Amino acid sequence: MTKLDIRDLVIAHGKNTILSNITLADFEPGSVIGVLGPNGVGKSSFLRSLAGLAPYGGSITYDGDENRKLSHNQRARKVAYLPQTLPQATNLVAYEAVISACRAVRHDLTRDHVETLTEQVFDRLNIRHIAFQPLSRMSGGQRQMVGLAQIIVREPDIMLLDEPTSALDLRWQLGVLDVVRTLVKDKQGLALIALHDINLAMRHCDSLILFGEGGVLSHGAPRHAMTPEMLSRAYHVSGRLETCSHGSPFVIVDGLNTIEGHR
Ligand SMILES: Nc1ncnc2c1ncn2[C@@H]1O[C@H](COP(=O)(O)OP(=O)(O)OP(=O)(O)O)[C@@H](O)[C@H]1O
Repeated sequence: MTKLDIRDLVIAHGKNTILSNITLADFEPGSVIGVLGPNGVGKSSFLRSLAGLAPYGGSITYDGDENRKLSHNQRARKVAYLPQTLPQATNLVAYEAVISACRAVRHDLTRDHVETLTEQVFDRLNIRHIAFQPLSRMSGGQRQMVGLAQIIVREPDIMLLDEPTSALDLRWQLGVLDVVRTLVKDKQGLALIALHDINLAMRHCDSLILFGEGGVLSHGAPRHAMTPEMLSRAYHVSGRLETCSHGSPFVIVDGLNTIEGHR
């Protein structure tokens, strides 16, 4: 288990400040956190800063250690980041791509152990049928699954996943979120997942971080974080929060913003 603490975070691209004054702490171990907000608000930049791939002001600590001071290897053992882009369509077969991703980080494991973990990941994600297919001959969704396998096989405490279900159909979206949820619970780790599908997030995340212009609009349980006012402020739409017959909250969007002052 790794503790994540974010204090007074500022993210800028050159002179352009994207996000500021972000303080987020007390993440519940074992929870899946949806990172939401409109296009261009800074979700990817936020995850990239957490992954140590982009500069930031303020502090991000893992178990009290400042992220920017960690070596590549120290960080890679705790945190794994899945970018929005799909893995390259190389001639490597999926099995080798996943083994390589694991070996690049898990220097502590024997080749046999890495192979065992790799096979477990193919089973977990239900993708054994593409294990020996080259990435160059896969669909976008299949490559996205291989990208996820490359993250999961490393057994990180914290997964940072940037739109991991963007290329997947409904069945695979649910499968992936189920696997991530189970792994995070078992390890008492964290997953921060950037998602555009609000209802997928409402249903599968324990809490949401909702970004609006310049910073965090809300953070908390889905039904508290995604109110009509927040929908309006973040996305400039008018919508309602309803409860489905199973008791889960979901959002219905009625149209573009009509709430005065939130345009
Ligand atoms: N390398 C970069 N250099 C300069 N500006 C950048 C760079 N990357 C992103 N930006 C800008 O930073 C802002 C946030 O981008 P980011 O990709 O983090 O948003 P996002 O919320 O993930 O968007 P989306 O939902 O469209 O993926 C945007 O205005 C974007 O133009």
